[in-house]
Amino acid sequence: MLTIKNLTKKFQNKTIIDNLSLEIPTGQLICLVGPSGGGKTTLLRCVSGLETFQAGEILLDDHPIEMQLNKIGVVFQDYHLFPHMTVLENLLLAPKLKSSQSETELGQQAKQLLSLFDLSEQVNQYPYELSGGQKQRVAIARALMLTPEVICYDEPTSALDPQLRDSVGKMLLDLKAKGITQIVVTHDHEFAKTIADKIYEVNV
Ligand SMILES: Nc1ncnc2c1ncn2[C@@H]1O[C@H](COP(=O)(O)OP(=O)(O)OP(=O)(O)O)[C@@H](O)[C@H]1O
Repeated sequence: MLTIKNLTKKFQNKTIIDNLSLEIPTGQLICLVGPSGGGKTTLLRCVSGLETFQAGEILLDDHPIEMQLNKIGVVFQDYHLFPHMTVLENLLLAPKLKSSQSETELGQQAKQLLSLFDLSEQVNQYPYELSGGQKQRVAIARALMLTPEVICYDEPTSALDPQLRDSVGKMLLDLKAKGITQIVVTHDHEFAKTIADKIYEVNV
């Protein structure tokens, strides 16, 4: 269970998140929708440890998230792929630093994931050579390399056409079936309706 308790986040003196409480059972997929500037990205950044906050707590299975950031994966809106690295190198960078697995094992795991995401032909390509949908899938595969229990996505479909949007939706539902907890920020209500266990409207 991911528990957000009385969370308050301010930038300077402006309150962006005001005493928010939310419980997300393990394996649920929730969507955050709402107006621009409502604080959706800020909430994702708090959950993934990229922002500190003024009050409240975020717990994963009753323990502070700060101690378990290795269990949280993030897929950023503009993918944040490393431009000077191939697809395979993008997948391997973080696990090489963090994982106890050998480089050969990690390489095999990465290639398996890329094949699952229909990216076998892109293994040695650079991000600039990929389409938006391919970059999105690489970003998700990269997050999965660290076997996260929770994945946060910021606008995962904003750069995608309807067909690719559906395929990302299917991918997220497959991960849900594997028991991964997912938080998806989206402007797309229709997309949210097709994938979410619950939709939360974030107000300004
Ligand atoms: N680092 C920062 N310093 C100061 N203010 C910030 C910072 N990051 C975000 N904000 C402000 O916090 C508010 C919420 O921003 P946030 O990006 O979380 O909203 P959002 O709901 O994700 O918006 P969008 O849907 O447009 O992405 C905005 O008013 C934004 O200007």
